[in-house]
Amino acid sequence: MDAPTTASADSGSSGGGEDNGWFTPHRQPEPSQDGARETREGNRLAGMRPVGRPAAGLSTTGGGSAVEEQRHARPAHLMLPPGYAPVDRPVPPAPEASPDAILVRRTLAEVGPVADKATSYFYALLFVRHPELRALFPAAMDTQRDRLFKALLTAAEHIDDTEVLVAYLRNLGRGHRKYGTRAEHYPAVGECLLGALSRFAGETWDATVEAAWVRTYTALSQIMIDAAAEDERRAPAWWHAEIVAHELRTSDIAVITVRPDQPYPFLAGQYTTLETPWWPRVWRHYSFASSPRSDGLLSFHVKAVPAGWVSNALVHRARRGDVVRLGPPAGSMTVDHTSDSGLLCLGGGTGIAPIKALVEDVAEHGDRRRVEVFYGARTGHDLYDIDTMLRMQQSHPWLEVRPVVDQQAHLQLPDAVREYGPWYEYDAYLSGPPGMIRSGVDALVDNGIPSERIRHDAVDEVVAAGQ
Ligand SMILES: NC(=O)C1=CN([C@@H]2O[C@H](COP(=O)(O)OP(=O)(O)OC[C@H]3O[C@@H](n4cnc5c(N)ncnc54)[C@H](O)[C@@H]3O)[C@@H](O)[C@H]2O)C=CC1
Repeated sequence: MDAPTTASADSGSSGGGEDNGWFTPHRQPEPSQDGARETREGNRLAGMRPVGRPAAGLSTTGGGSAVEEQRHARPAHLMLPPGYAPVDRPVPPAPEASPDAILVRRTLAEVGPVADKATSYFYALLFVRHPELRALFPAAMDTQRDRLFKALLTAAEHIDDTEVLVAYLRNLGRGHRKYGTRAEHYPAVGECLLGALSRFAGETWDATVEAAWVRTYTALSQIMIDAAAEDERRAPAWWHAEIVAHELRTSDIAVITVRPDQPYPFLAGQYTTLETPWWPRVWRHYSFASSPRSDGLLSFHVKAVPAGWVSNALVHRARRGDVVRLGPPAGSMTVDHTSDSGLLCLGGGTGIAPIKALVEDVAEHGDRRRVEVFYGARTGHDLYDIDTMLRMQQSHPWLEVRPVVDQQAHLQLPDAVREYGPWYEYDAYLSGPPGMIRSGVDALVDNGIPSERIRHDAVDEVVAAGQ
């Protein structure tokens, strides 16, 4: 996931509107009463619908912004791979889209084919108009460019689904603290974003569309600003963490243990973002490979992938004593301890890391729930953590670990899982490469697990983790 997803703002020259102009944060952060907050945000988003008069015209010469960290466009347990729809379940009718949502989506559809040009233009505009914001972004912007448009698409996709959208944006706002994003940056980003969109949206861009974008961006950015402000009262923007152990398990996989400089609360199954000293402002996702430990140490499984700056640095360059930075924990692939259903876990490659944490979590809760782990790898050599998993199996009679080696089994992990079961009494957890998650979800739904009981991280985050 990563790359600054900053939204900056400045009430552009043509920005009209009331108060200090569109995009300008207009309220103090709200109190942290979750229920009340969600309701207010719901109301605010509802207010993005055709209420009120259109905002005054925006500058159409601005640039774009960065809205990043797709993280959780929706809770992981509800998240299905893009384009996925179970064929044998009735699909509920889509709620009617609001007028603003229709216009916003129309712009994105128009800009989609030239998204790379639009995002390049956006950043150029942003850095020319607001050079002080350049320092929030990594030196190389390649990955960053994609993230902006993906984040916009994610927000647009869920624009009428208040619960999902608010959760996504709050997470995004919190995650932006580590980039140094501040409330006053959002208007600048908004102005440049509209400048880029207006330039590339062709003839579909007019005053009505612009007003819809202003309302939408203002509401969305306010949610991010509020979430960041609220988070600031209870957690640092980032943690420094010293590497205290670095174990090369294969020629390209390392197990790295770090000691954060302050307590780092998280749940088994979650992940964090990590920045190395060698690639400043380039952040990558890694799952916690253990449940929370009494000594406060955290561990990660890192595979060096071709052209993966961060992963190569972590595997081949990092040593004990090096200090990395961690963002806040995120992700909802966590165990529901109120349930006594069995857990069916699929871990592909280094995707076994959070699965191991989940097993530890079940053990620590003293549950006696069945836990079935399918651990897939291309070769026997790639099963770098099998000894740990088998040791856990020996200690826990409720745990079954089944290694699946592609080369030996002549099939991949999801197909192996189809051969067992039935699984309809299990909750499922998947972690691994995007292709494994997609076909794994298909296999499990075919096997009788309702999709709402299947949890995994967002596929695009998994892609980012592998960089
Ligand atoms: N390091 C971490 O903390 C985490 C990593 N991940 C992701 O897990 C992945 C791990 O990569 P590698 O270790 O190279 O795994 P890999 O590419 O070697 O795949 C592992 C196994 O997954 C199955 N698989 C792979 N592609 C498949 C497909 N298209 N269809 C069906 N099954 C498939 C196969 O059984 C394969 O042996 C990366 O994408 C990484 O981003 C996910 C969560 C946490």
